[in-house]
Amino acid sequence: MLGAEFEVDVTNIAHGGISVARHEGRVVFVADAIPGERVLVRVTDDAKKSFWRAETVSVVSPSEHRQPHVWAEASVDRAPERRAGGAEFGHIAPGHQRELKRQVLADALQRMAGVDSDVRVEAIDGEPDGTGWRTRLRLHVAKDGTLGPFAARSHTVIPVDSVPLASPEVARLTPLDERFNGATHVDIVAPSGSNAFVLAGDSTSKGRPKPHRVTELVGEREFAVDVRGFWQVHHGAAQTLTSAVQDAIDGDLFDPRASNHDLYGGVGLLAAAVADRFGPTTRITTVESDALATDHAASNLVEWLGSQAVTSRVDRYLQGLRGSATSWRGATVVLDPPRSGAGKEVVDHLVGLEPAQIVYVACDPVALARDVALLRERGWELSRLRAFDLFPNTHHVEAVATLVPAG
Ligand SMILES: C[S@@+](CC[C@H](N)C(=O)[O-])C[C@H]1O[C@@H](n2cnc3c(N)ncnc32)[C@H](O)[C@@H]1O
Repeated sequence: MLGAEFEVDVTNIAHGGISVARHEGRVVFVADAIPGERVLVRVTDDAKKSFWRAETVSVVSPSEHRQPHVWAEASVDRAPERRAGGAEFGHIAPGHQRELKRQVLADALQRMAGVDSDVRVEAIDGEPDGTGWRTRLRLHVAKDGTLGPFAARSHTVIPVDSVPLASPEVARLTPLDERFNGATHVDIVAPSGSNAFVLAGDSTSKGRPKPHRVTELVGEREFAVDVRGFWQVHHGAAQTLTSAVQDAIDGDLFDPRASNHDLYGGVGLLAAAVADRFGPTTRITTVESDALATDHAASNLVEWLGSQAVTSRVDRYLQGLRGSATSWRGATVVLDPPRSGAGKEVVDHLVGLEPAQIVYVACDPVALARDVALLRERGWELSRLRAFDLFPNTHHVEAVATLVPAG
């Protein structure tokens, strides 16, 4: 059926920004559509018996929420293989993008963790059309040395004239007219507290590139971070998550002298949020696998005498505490894992340490739901949940959840 074309009615949204339809009883995952539409699709993957994947070739009857794509080069008017990737919700009105993200999050929590939630996805400060927010942008290099994004679901570099999701400074510096022969990708990074950089990368070169420290500002506070290291991409994200994590902590359960932790701590953004709320005597330890990020965390947190920054994988760190007399009773744990989530081993160790509360910052709704399910099976419950649109015009959504022992 590869390449076959037919019309379908799109009924739902699925994780990953793909819509769901049915054709002769079989589930078809459709890109670039909106639930409620009738679209003409072309099958791109028929390898599985239970479902196919397809692309929208044209829209037969559009949703009231369809808008001209914010990035002309990603529009459904182009042939599917010529559409720029990375803005897969750009054809949907911003308020409805957030509604679809809400549905994916609420559905994952209901289905996987048995939790009903009335969560909504909150817009954050920025352009109303969801453009102009990326302070970090990676483009890829084609065989002829030109730059562009990959097409959706492929490694074909698409030449573009604009990068509308980029912040104005990143967009101004993006060298779309230059050639980068020999490089595989180019990163454009515009930190809020230091000069911007254009960094050509070559995945074949050996070893780590030389470290280079830049400064990010969150309110009055400065954070040192490596130019290639992890930092939230939306210009308003670090402040949004700082406030959200501060609000998510139940103050009655917080003990500044307990063994508080910021796991997957990066350069200490969320440890600083905790310490800023609870004051100079707060004890808090960040745990992060990247040694350079840990060095930056140590300097970013230097004013809090009770802070420590440890380089370790979180699973190994928690494993190392097993059998020791260490207690996390009364502790607050901030958990901000990568997209894959924390997983069973980390959840088991954490629960065994008996902290007072966990504030879980999640960039993947399904991984969050999986971990919430594990915690619920072990006697914990979800007590608060907020979600934020930190990635407008994409399918991504960030959630901040508080979990406490039940009863
Ligand atoms: C989503 S980021 C969060 C960073 C930080 N909380 C922030 O908001 O800036 C996840 C961090 O976890 C780190 N990481 C990934 N896997 C890890 C692991 N198994 N153990 C410890 N850190 C890990 C990454 O290097 C990254 O800094």
